[in-house]
Amino acid sequence: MKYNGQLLAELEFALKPIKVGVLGLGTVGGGTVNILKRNAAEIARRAGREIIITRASARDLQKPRICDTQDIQLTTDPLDIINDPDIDIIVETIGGAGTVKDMILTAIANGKHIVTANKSLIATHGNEIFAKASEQGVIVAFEAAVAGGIPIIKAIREGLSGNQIQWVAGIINGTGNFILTEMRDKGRDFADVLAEAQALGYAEADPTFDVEGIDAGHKLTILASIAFGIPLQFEKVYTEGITEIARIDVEYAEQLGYRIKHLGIARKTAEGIELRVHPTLIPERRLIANVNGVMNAVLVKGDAVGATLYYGAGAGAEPTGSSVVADVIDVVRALTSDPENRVPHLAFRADALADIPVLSAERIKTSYYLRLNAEDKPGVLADVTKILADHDISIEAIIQKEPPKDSTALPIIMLTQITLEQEMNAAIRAIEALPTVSGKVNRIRMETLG
Ligand SMILES: NC(=O)C1=CN([C@@H]2O[C@H](COP(=O)(O)OP(=O)(O)OC[C@H]3O[C@@H](n4cnc5c(N)ncnc54)[C@H](O)[C@@H]3O)[C@@H](O)[C@H]2O)C=CC1
Ligand SMILES: N[C@@H](CC=O)C(=O)O
Ligand code: NA
Repeated sequence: MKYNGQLLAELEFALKPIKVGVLGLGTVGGGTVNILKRNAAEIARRAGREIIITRASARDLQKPRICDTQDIQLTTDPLDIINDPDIDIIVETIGGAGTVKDMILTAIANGKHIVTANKSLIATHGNEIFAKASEQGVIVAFEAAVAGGIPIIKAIREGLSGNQIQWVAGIINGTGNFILTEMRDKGRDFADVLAEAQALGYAEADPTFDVEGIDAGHKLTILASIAFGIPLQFEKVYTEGITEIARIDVEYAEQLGYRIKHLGIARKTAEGIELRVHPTLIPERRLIANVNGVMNAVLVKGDAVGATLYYGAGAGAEPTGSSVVADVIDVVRALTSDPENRVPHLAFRADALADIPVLSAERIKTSYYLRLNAEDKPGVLADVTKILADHDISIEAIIQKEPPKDSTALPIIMLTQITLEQEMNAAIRAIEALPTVSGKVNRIRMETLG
């Protein structure tokens, strides 16, 4: 039985609009403001409360914006908002893991709920941030941090919570996929496409994060934690970017029935967890091999459900804003629930995270595409295949190509069966040492994703 006073307090709470403060009014912040304003009536019907942005911080108040800030009180100092007792939820869309970390910790200490799009912050400081949030009974929501507009966090954390997740594999960087698609389909230049991705607001403030696989590594870190119930461990992700992908390998892969995509892969094996980000050959018949442009896609394999696929825009103002706003609504819905019984930040209860080892890169098991240049002499191929056999590596297919113009070296392409990375490293070293083989052996990992 509730006291009259308590009932009145609850009623008053239910009538009061929820006040949101946005930190950073760039691509994602601007998209978020636009959605919250445009869809305000429908959002209130969903959340049961009016949700309004009353304050926002921006570095430069004169800068033209993609959103209307007329009825929003602006400041250049995020702390004005973080310390404002009237603000219920902080939306953080500044980015970076430096000063923003302190801002978020202060906001949490002030009892604010946080919605963030910042994967670098969550992947590198999430363990500490979630611990502080739990102490304070506040929520830190981060759907926008992984795969932009795709509700992948919700899908794994809630929709698949009855499963033992076996693996997750995804195209999780929009900028990188946009670059690879434009280069392949239109023969465009890398730098030119990257500049377009930046102009469209897809790229990170430091675009090497996109093209060197760091951003995908941040997102994979988060996916692995919510899939397997392990702490966030970005430093253990093996990372390769897209800058070394050669046009010739894209062509040879296609002749063999494969596409090259930049994937993040988290797989649970009997020995531990593989966490890796790298270019990957995928059979062209797989749906994920046909995900192009800024679109992202994430495959999740559960023991009960089997393989499931989630597809949508991985970057951009409103696709990402869509996830931010959904998180804001989730926070509002959870405000009256018991903090102990909310959906845990990392899907598993904080006191039940597992200490499963993350495997070093040498212990990854996968199959490989290899390309090497050999002299056109008898016995060369036998030398190469002997080295592979000595390392227990079985060959699935070998193809010899015509030497390119102005060269006498024969390109040899090989596909192998599943092998331990350590054995492959040793075999590659031995092949490169053969006097009849010139230059490096180019290796790309392969996945069937079945
Ligand atoms: N752009 C995208 O499609 C996506 C971005 N994200 C993440 O969202 C976050 C924001 O990214 P974008 O919107 O693309 O960046 P952006 O560069 O367009 O916007 C960030 C804004 O924050 C402002 N800012 C910097 N320091 C500030 C300060 N101390 N106080 C107030 N404002 C400050 C900047 O002037 C800028 O306008 C990043 O964490 C990013 O990784 C996540 C998913 C997709
Ligand atoms: N730079 C990122 C933005 C979204 O997370 C990307 O391109 O995917
Ligand atoms: Na998402």
